[in-house]
Amino acid sequence: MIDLRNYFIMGSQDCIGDPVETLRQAIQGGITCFQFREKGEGSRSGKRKEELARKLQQLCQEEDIPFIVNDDVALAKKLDADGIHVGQDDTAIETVLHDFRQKVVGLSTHTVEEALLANELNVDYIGVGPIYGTKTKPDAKTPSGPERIKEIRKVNVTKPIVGIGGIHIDNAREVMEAGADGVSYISIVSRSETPYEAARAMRQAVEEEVRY
Ligand SMILES: Cc1ncc(COP(=O)(O)OP(=O)(O)O)c(N)n1
Ligand SMILES: Cc1ncsc1CCOP(=O)(O)O
Ligand SMILES: [Mg+2]
Repeated sequence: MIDLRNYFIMGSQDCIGDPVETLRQAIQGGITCFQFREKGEGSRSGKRKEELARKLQQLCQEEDIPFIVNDDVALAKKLDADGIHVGQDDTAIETVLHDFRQKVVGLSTHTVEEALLANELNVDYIGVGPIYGTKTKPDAKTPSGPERIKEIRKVNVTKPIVGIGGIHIDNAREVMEAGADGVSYISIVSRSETPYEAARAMRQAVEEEVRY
Protein backbone atom coordinates (compact mmCIF):
# COMPACT_ATOMS: atom_id res chain seq x y z
CA MET A 1 0.00 0.00 0.00
CA ILE A 2 1.36 3.40 -1.01
CA ASP A 3 2.35 5.80 1.78
CA LEU A 4 0.46 8.99 0.99
CA ARG A 5 1.36 10.97 4.11
CA ASN A 6 3.70 13.40 2.37
CA TYR A 7 2.82 13.42 -1.30
CA PHE A 8 4.99 15.90 -3.18
CA ILE A 9 3.92 16.96 -6.69
CA MET A 10 6.08 18.94 -9.07
CA GLY A 11 6.99 19.86 -12.62
CA SER A 12 9.81 22.07 -13.87
CA GLN A 13 7.38 25.01 -14.21
CA ASP A 14 6.79 24.96 -10.45
CA CYS A 15 10.44 25.18 -9.43
CA ILE A 16 12.51 28.22 -8.58
CA GLY A 17 15.63 26.03 -8.66
CA ASP A 18 16.76 23.01 -10.64
CA PRO A 19 13.92 20.42 -10.61
CA VAL A 20 16.22 17.43 -10.09
CA GLU A 21 17.90 19.14 -7.14
CA THR A 22 14.51 20.20 -5.78
CA LEU A 23 13.27 16.62 -5.81
CA ARG A 24 16.55 15.32 -4.36
CA GLN A 25 16.16 17.67 -1.41
CA ALA A 26 12.46 16.93 -1.01
CA ILE A 27 13.27 13.21 -0.77
CA GLN A 28 15.97 13.87 1.82
CA GLY A 29 13.45 15.98 3.72
CA GLY A 30 11.09 13.01 4.00
CA ILE A 31 8.44 12.97 1.27
CA THR A 32 6.74 9.59 0.95
CA CYS A 33 5.68 9.68 -2.70
CA PHE A 34 6.09 11.83 -5.79
CA GLN A 35 3.92 12.87 -8.72
CA PHE A 36 5.49 14.21 -11.93
CA ARG A 37 3.10 16.95 -13.08
CA GLU A 38 4.65 18.75 -16.04
CA LYS A 39 1.89 21.04 -17.27
CA GLY A 40 0.87 24.66 -17.67
CA GLU A 41 2.83 27.79 -18.51
CA GLY A 42 6.55 27.22 -18.92
CA SER A 43 6.32 23.43 -18.84
CA ARG A 44 8.37 21.13 -21.06
CA SER A 45 6.94 18.84 -23.71
CA GLY A 46 8.03 15.98 -25.95
CA LYS A 47 11.62 14.75 -25.58
CA ARG A 48 12.53 17.38 -22.96
CA LYS A 49 9.60 16.34 -20.79
CA GLU A 50 10.52 12.68 -21.12
CA GLU A 51 14.18 13.32 -20.30
CA LEU A 52 13.28 15.19 -17.14
CA ALA A 53 10.77 12.50 -16.17
CA ARG A 54 13.44 9.82 -16.53
CA LYS A 55 15.87 11.71 -14.29
CA LEU A 56 13.23 12.25 -11.61
CA GLN A 57 12.11 8.63 -11.86
CA GLN A 58 15.68 7.44 -11.39
CA LEU A 59 16.01 9.53 -8.22
CA CYS A 60 12.77 8.08 -6.89
CA GLN A 61 13.90 4.53 -7.69
CA GLU A 62 17.20 5.03 -5.89
CA GLU A 63 15.37 6.20 -2.78
CA ASP A 64 12.39 3.82 -2.97
CA ILE A 65 9.86 6.61 -3.46
CA PRO A 66 6.82 5.76 -5.67
CA PHE A 67 6.92 7.69 -8.96
CA ILE A 68 3.44 8.62 -10.18
CA VAL A 69 2.75 10.37 -13.50
CA ASN A 70 0.02 13.01 -13.75
CA ASP A 71 -2.42 12.92 -16.72
CA ASP A 72 0.00 11.52 -19.31
CA VAL A 73 -1.04 7.90 -19.81
CA ALA A 74 1.40 7.35 -22.70
CA LEU A 75 4.36 8.60 -20.66
CA ALA A 76 3.39 6.52 -17.63
CA LYS A 77 3.32 3.42 -19.85
CA LYS A 78 6.56 4.27 -21.63
CA LEU A 79 8.44 4.77 -18.35
CA ASP A 80 6.72 1.87 -16.59
CA ALA A 81 5.91 4.33 -13.80
CA ASP A 82 4.64 3.09 -10.44
CA GLY A 83 1.30 4.75 -11.05
CA ILE A 84 -0.87 7.34 -12.73
CA HIS A 85 -3.05 10.16 -11.38
CA VAL A 86 -6.03 11.44 -13.37
CA GLY A 87 -8.80 13.95 -12.78
CA GLN A 88 -12.48 14.00 -13.70
CA ASP A 89 -11.75 15.57 -17.12
CA ASP A 90 -8.74 13.43 -18.06
CA THR A 91 -8.58 9.95 -19.66
CA ALA A 92 -11.66 8.02 -18.46
CA ILE A 93 -10.95 6.30 -15.16
CA GLU A 94 -12.33 2.98 -16.50
CA THR A 95 -9.70 3.04 -19.27
CA VAL A 96 -6.95 3.94 -16.81
CA LEU A 97 -7.97 1.14 -14.42
CA HIS A 98 -7.98 -1.32 -17.31
CA ASP A 99 -4.54 -0.25 -18.58
CA PHE A 100 -2.82 0.06 -15.18
CA ARG A 101 -4.09 -3.02 -13.37
CA GLN A 102 -0.89 -3.67 -11.43
CA LYS A 103 -0.14 -0.01 -10.76
CA VAL A 104 -1.20 2.71 -8.34
CA VAL A 105 -4.18 4.66 -9.69
CA GLY A 106 -5.28 7.98 -8.15
CA LEU A 107 -8.40 9.95 -9.03
CA SER A 108 -9.18 13.60 -8.22
CA THR A 109 -12.51 14.51 -6.68
CA HIS A 110 -14.05 17.79 -5.61
CA THR A 111 -17.54 16.92 -4.40
CA VAL A 112 -19.07 14.32 -2.06
CA GLU A 113 -20.82 12.77 -5.08
CA GLU A 114 -17.56 12.32 -6.97
CA ALA A 115 -15.93 10.81 -3.90
CA LEU A 116 -18.83 8.36 -3.44
CA LEU A 117 -18.50 7.24 -7.06
CA ALA A 118 -14.71 6.93 -6.73
CA ASN A 119 -15.20 4.81 -3.60
CA GLU A 120 -16.91 2.15 -5.74
CA LEU A 121 -14.01 1.97 -8.20
CA ASN A 122 -10.77 0.06 -7.97
CA VAL A 123 -8.73 3.22 -7.45
CA ASP A 124 -5.97 3.19 -4.82
CA TYR A 125 -6.65 6.64 -3.44
CA ILE A 126 -8.62 9.79 -4.09
CA GLY A 127 -7.35 13.37 -4.15
CA VAL A 128 -9.74 15.90 -2.61
CA GLY A 129 -9.29 19.55 -3.47
CA PRO A 130 -8.60 22.30 -3.74
CA ILE A 131 -8.89 22.51 0.01
CA TYR A 132 -7.48 26.03 0.22
CA GLY A 133 -6.78 28.73 -2.34
CA THR A 134 -3.87 28.02 -4.69
CA LYS A 135 -1.92 29.99 -7.28
CA THR A 136 -0.33 26.85 -8.70
CA LYS A 137 -3.35 25.61 -10.68
CA PRO A 138 -5.10 28.49 -12.51
CA ASP A 139 -8.15 26.35 -13.42
CA ALA A 140 -8.67 24.99 -9.89
CA LYS A 141 -12.23 24.90 -8.57
CA THR A 142 -13.44 26.96 -5.59
CA PRO A 143 -11.65 25.91 -2.38
CA SER A 144 -13.83 23.69 -0.21
CA GLY A 145 -11.99 23.88 3.11
CA PRO A 146 -11.12 20.76 5.13
CA GLU A 147 -14.85 20.37 5.87
CA ARG A 148 -15.21 18.68 2.48
CA ILE A 149 -13.03 15.83 3.71
CA LYS A 150 -15.16 15.52 6.85
CA GLU A 151 -18.33 15.41 4.70
CA ILE A 152 -16.77 12.71 2.51
CA ARG A 153 -15.83 10.59 5.53
CA LYS A 154 -19.30 11.10 7.02
CA VAL A 155 -20.90 9.31 4.05
CA ASN A 156 -18.52 6.38 4.66
CA VAL A 157 -16.00 6.84 1.89
CA THR A 158 -13.26 4.46 3.00
CA LYS A 159 -10.64 4.95 0.26
CA PRO A 160 -7.38 6.60 1.27
CA ILE A 161 -7.72 10.38 0.85
CA VAL A 162 -5.07 13.01 0.15
CA GLY A 163 -5.97 16.66 0.48
CA ILE A 164 -4.54 19.07 -2.09
CA GLY A 165 -4.44 22.80 -2.75
CA GLY A 166 -2.82 25.53 -0.67
CA ILE A 167 -1.53 23.12 1.97
CA HIS A 168 1.41 24.31 4.06
CA ILE A 169 3.00 23.81 7.45
CA ASP A 170 0.32 25.63 9.44
CA ASN A 171 -2.74 23.97 7.92
CA ALA A 172 -1.53 20.40 7.17
CA ARG A 173 -2.63 19.28 10.60
CA GLU A 174 -6.26 20.32 10.14
CA VAL A 175 -6.40 18.47 6.80
CA MET A 176 -5.23 15.29 8.55
CA GLU A 177 -7.65 15.84 11.44
CA ALA A 178 -10.51 16.18 8.95
CA GLY A 179 -9.91 12.57 7.91
CA ALA A 180 -7.16 12.62 5.29
CA ASP A 181 -4.48 9.94 5.09
CA GLY A 182 -2.00 12.41 3.69
CA VAL A 183 -1.39 15.83 2.24
CA SER A 184 -0.19 16.65 -1.26
CA TYR A 185 1.58 19.88 -1.99
CA ILE A 186 3.52 21.65 -4.70
CA SER A 187 4.61 25.24 -4.08
CA ILE A 188 5.44 24.96 -0.38
CA VAL A 189 8.45 22.86 -1.42
CA SER A 190 9.01 23.66 -5.12
CA ARG A 191 9.06 27.41 -4.58
CA SER A 192 11.12 27.29 -1.41
CA GLU A 193 14.73 28.48 -1.44
CA THR A 194 15.38 25.52 0.86
CA PRO A 195 13.32 22.53 -0.38
CA TYR A 196 14.95 20.18 2.12
CA GLU A 197 13.84 22.27 5.09
CA ALA A 198 10.37 22.81 3.61
CA ALA A 199 9.81 19.08 3.05
CA ARG A 200 11.13 18.27 6.49
CA ALA A 201 8.78 20.79 8.08
CA MET A 202 5.83 19.30 6.19
CA ARG A 203 6.78 15.82 7.33
CA GLN A 204 6.96 16.99 10.94
CA ALA A 205 3.61 18.80 10.66
CA VAL A 206 1.94 15.59 9.45
CA GLU A 207 3.73 13.29 11.90
CA GLU A 208 2.86 15.46 14.87
CA GLU A 209 -0.78 14.96 13.99
CA VAL A 210 -0.33 11.22 13.52
CA ARG A 211 1.02 10.85 17.07
CA TYR A 212 -2.22 12.13 18.60
C1 LIG B 1 -3.06 13.91 -5.52
C2 LIG B 1 -3.69 14.77 -6.54
N1 LIG B 1 -4.95 15.21 -6.33
C3 LIG B 1 -5.54 16.01 -7.25
C4 LIG B 1 -4.86 16.38 -8.40
C5 LIG B 1 -5.52 17.25 -9.44
O1 LIG B 1 -5.78 16.53 -10.63
P1 LIG B 1 -6.62 17.23 -11.82
O2 LIG B 1 -7.90 17.70 -11.27
O3 LIG B 1 -6.67 16.29 -12.96
O4 LIG B 1 -5.75 18.50 -12.19
P2 LIG B 1 -4.26 18.51 -12.77
O5 LIG B 1 -3.32 18.21 -11.67
O6 LIG B 1 -4.15 17.50 -13.87
O7 LIG B 1 -4.10 19.90 -13.30
C6 LIG B 1 -3.55 15.89 -8.57
N2 LIG B 1 -2.83 16.20 -9.65
N3 LIG B 1 -3.00 15.09 -7.64
C1 LIG C 1 -2.80 20.17 -8.78
C2 LIG C 1 -3.81 20.79 -7.91
N1 LIG C 1 -5.08 20.29 -7.85
C3 LIG C 1 -5.88 20.96 -7.04
S1 LIG C 1 -5.11 22.26 -6.33
C4 LIG C 1 -3.64 21.90 -7.11
C5 LIG C 1 -2.40 22.71 -6.95
C6 LIG C 1 -1.74 22.51 -5.61
O1 LIG C 1 -0.58 23.30 -5.54
P1 LIG C 1 -0.15 24.07 -4.21
O2 LIG C 1 0.24 23.04 -3.21
O3 LIG C 1 1.02 24.90 -4.65
O4 LIG C 1 -1.31 24.91 -3.77
MG1 LIG D 1 -5.40 15.97 -14.47
